Amino acid sequence: MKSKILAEGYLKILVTGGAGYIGSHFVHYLVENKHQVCVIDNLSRGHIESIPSNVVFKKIDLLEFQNLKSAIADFSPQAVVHFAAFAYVGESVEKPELYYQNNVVGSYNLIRAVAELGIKNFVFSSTCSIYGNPNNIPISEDELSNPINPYANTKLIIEILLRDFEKAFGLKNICLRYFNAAGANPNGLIGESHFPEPHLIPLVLFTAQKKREKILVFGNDYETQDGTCIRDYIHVNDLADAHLKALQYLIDGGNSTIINLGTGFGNSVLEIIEKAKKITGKEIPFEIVGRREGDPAILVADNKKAKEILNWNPKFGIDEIIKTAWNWHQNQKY
Ligand SMILES: NC(=O)c1ccc[n+]([C@@H]2O[C@H](COP(=O)([O-])OP(=O)(O)OC[C@H]3O[C@@H](n4cnc5c(N)ncnc54)[C@H](O)[C@@H]3O)[C@@H](O)[C@H]2O)c1
Ligand SMILES: O=c1ccn([C@@H]2O[C@H](COP(=O)(O)OP(=O)(O)O[C@H]3O[C@H](CO)[C@H](O)[C@H](O)[C@H]3O)[C@@H](O)[C@H]2O)c(=O)[nH]1
Repeated sequence: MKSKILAEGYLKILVTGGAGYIGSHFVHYLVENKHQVCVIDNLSRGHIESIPSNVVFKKIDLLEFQNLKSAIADFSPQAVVHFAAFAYVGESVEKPELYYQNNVVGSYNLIRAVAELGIKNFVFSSTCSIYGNPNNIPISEDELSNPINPYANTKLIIEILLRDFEKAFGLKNICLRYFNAAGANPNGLIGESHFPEPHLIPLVLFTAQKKREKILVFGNDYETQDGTCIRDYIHVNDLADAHLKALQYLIDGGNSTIINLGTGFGNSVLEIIEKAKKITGKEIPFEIVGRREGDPAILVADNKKAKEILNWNPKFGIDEIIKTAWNWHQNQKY
């Protein structure tokens, strides 16, 4: 059966956090696929230049309920994709109030506005951090939710909120629990740009560029092959594709659900450094230091559900992730 999205040609989609790293890749993907987009972002952590010039942009904070609701009503979207959040684990431990305010209150405002306006389809950026220190690897959606930091707690609260709003208002939703987003658009126009940057792959590439003296490896005494943590790095364009497929699934009548997004393969910190050395041809000095608090040893996705339900298959492997990120970082001025 032909999907309703394809049959009708395009969708009107409202994207929160569309000036951020993952959100902007999704927005570019939507525009490439001829969908009509409105971005809402307060630019607290995003970049206006990451938004394509032909999309509607509204600089609004999710905490301003009335402005938010009127902007959504003006655009009148068929679906909302919600990326906007603060997403630094360390910061959330130091400033939980900031995270509950921005992530929980902001998302509550958005979900309430969407429900009141009668919009029925919602896709939410959740995280594999919700599993905390999981008992089973690879991690399926049946794994116990056991978050171990305020950031992940806020994401679980929003998932629960969505469940309740579906019951009361019929707001169908998919919570996508991403593993480690990485890489950049192969067109070289957008990439990962966080200030400060906490993520491993950009920091490794900064080291290759001599913008940092060395990369600190947080612990080599984990129960893994080389003692360093293993993560499932998923290309940001594969995430974009999964979001569009999730919307398609909801609009075609699919039920609300939770879906992991990862490749199903893991790489250790030392493997990432080694691969980056080969790809960049540069020296990447590193130093082993103590563990970072709250880091689980291994996080690798069981992605069967995404494959079955969304008919999604990640196309980029770890080499393409590092290559596209390197391509982007080499063209940045900072
Ligand atoms: N980066 C990852 O590896 C990863 C993994 C799992 C989940 N996630 C989730 O994916 C989403 C996007 O992550 P990212 O790495 O692109 O983050 P990002 O910081 O690059 O983008 C977030 C965007 O949201 C905007 N924003 C934040 N609070 C806002 C508010 N109150 N009102 C309006 N706009 C606001 C920021 O300005 C920014 O443009 C987040 O929800 C994050 O929790 C990220
Ligand atoms: O300078 C660094 C930075 C990171 N690491 C290690 O590299 C791995 C990846 O760390 P990142 O900070 O890049 O990513 P996280 O796994 O901590 O977290 C990311 O992915 C999570 C899901 O796995 C959450 O969603 C979170 O929002 C997002 O930042 C970890 O083992 C970390 O200990 C280092 O050794 N040195």
